[in-house]
Amino acid sequence: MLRLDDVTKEFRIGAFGGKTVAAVRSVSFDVVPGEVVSLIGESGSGKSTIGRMILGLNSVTSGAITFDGRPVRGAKEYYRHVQGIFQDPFSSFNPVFKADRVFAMIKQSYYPAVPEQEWAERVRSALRDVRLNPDQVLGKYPHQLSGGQLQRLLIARALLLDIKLLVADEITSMLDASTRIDVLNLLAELKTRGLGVLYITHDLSLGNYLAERTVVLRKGGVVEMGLTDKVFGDPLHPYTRELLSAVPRLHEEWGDAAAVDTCLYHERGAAEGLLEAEPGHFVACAQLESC
Ligand SMILES: Nc1ncnc2c1ncn2[C@@H]1O[C@H](COP(=O)(O)OP(=O)(O)OP(=O)(O)O)[C@@H](O)[C@H]1O
Repeated sequence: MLRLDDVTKEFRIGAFGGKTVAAVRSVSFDVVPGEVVSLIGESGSGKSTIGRMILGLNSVTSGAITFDGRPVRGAKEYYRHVQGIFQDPFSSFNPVFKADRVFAMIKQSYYPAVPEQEWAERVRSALRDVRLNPDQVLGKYPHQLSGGQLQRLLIARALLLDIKLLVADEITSMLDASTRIDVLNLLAELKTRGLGVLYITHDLSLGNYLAERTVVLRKGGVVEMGLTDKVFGDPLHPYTRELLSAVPRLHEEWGDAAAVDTCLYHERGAAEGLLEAEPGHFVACAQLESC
């Protein structure tokens, strides 16, 4: 369904854009229907940039992102199948309009011919799907709803489209613990209906909770990826091990603690790219600076 092949993103920085920073470096992975893939890494590791490229909000410097075999284009038809939800649900709503205006905009863009009565029933049904009581949320302004209710409204909006892939970027980080679990359970339920989810998080425990596969990013590059059980149960890269043992420090800047002098996988081919150390479990060379 979604494929990233050798994707790199460089941003121009500096007063005249004369310098570049590589936010994402040669990243390849895929997401298939009915699967949650979690993208984890510390702050600044490139997670959101990957999400934004998939959503067509940032261009790709080199490599390719394809959806159902076709290059990603930020076009209306693409957004029928691929939607993004972000950390701060309040920023997705215009405070001067009632929150359900997001549904009116979907109707206007994608279903102008659907009669009002039928549309209203579809909206109510989508709201019930995300466990919201339509009578309690329709007609309200964003400030009259909680963060959890607004995140669910956004998921309901996505469900009204023919959505196949949801890019969920830190969507639970502003929610309290019990609402967070509710939203995660909702995503788990949606994946059983065939939805693919790219779950971007710096919270390892949440990624572990939901995802079949996990991709670990460091400084824009994948250092390890594979089945979540393998990555969490038998982490091969020192950086992954450091992440797993240092959860409270995840918001720190990039560190060099993971760089090591010798790497078990260097001679086995990891120096040339990700090495499949065991079936479905890939690791990068840990001598990062020298590889
Ligand atoms: N528009 C931009 N211009 C220049 N640099 C950028 C831009 N967007 C992101 N970056 C840089 O790219 C790197 C990756 O940023 P990104 O937001 O993707 O990281 P992240 O892993 O999502 O971090 P966080 O968890 O804090 O959101 C960072 O060094 C960031 O400063």
